[in-house]
Amino acid sequence: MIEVRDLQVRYAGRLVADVPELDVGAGECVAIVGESGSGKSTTLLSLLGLTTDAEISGQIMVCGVDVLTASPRRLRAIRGARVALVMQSPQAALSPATRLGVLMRRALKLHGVGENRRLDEIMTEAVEAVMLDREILRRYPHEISGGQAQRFAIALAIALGAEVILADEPTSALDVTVQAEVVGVLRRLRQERGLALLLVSHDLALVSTIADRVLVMRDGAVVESGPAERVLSEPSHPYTRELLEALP
Ligand SMILES: Nc1ncnc2c1ncn2[C@@H]1O[C@H](COP(=O)(O)OP(=O)(O)OP(=O)(O)O)[C@@H](O)[C@H]1O
Repeated sequence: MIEVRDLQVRYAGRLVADVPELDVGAGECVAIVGESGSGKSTTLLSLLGLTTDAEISGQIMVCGVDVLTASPRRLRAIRGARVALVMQSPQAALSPATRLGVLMRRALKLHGVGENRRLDEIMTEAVEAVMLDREILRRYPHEISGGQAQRFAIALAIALGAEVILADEPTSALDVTVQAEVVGVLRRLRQERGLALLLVSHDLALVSTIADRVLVMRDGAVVESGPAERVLSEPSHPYTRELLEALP
């Protein structure tokens, strides 16, 4: 679903992300870890051509689309519908005076999902898949918690039929119990729907519970990558060991 080769992203000539290889297949979860400023978000955003003012080179294939050469129309067709981005504070992206149900219905119509009579069913199913009560569709964004907003963002992705979820620190604003819930939802979606998941996180404890493979980034470079179990139990790079030692 995602194939990246020799990706280099520069801002004003400064190399901020250098990723030789990154692959995520259907049903797989890959995590990019590293401290703040290491280039994780830049890498994630570049996969949808969402970096502004960046010079990008290399090859990025997402759902069969060559992101760096695709027309804006081709890119719009994968953004949102096939590839969903779940950010740290989804509440900020929700229009404050619009009920969540109205918002979801609009997004579905915009992407041509379902016929009118089936929309309610699709919406309810998606919301219930992330263990939210369907009643949430009547609420306004300020009436829901951070954890519910995260799960709503995932529900929106499911309703749109996303095949890939790009998640940037998807649980960092949440307390531990809610974090576990969101991770549980993502794990189930991988298994049940073959969803490909690329996760950016500085939380190694979280990553160890969900990722198949891990890329460790530092100052824009990938210093280590491999199966999550190996990287997290026998790190070969001193920086990865430092990150692990910093765990509470
Ligand atoms: N739009 C931009 N213009 C210029 N520099 C940027 C821009 N976006 C990010 N950078 C720089 O690129 C580097 C990598 O940032 P990035 O946000 O990718 O790191 P990160 O690992 O995701 O960090 P965090 O965990 O804090 O989000 C940083 O030095 C940042 O200042």
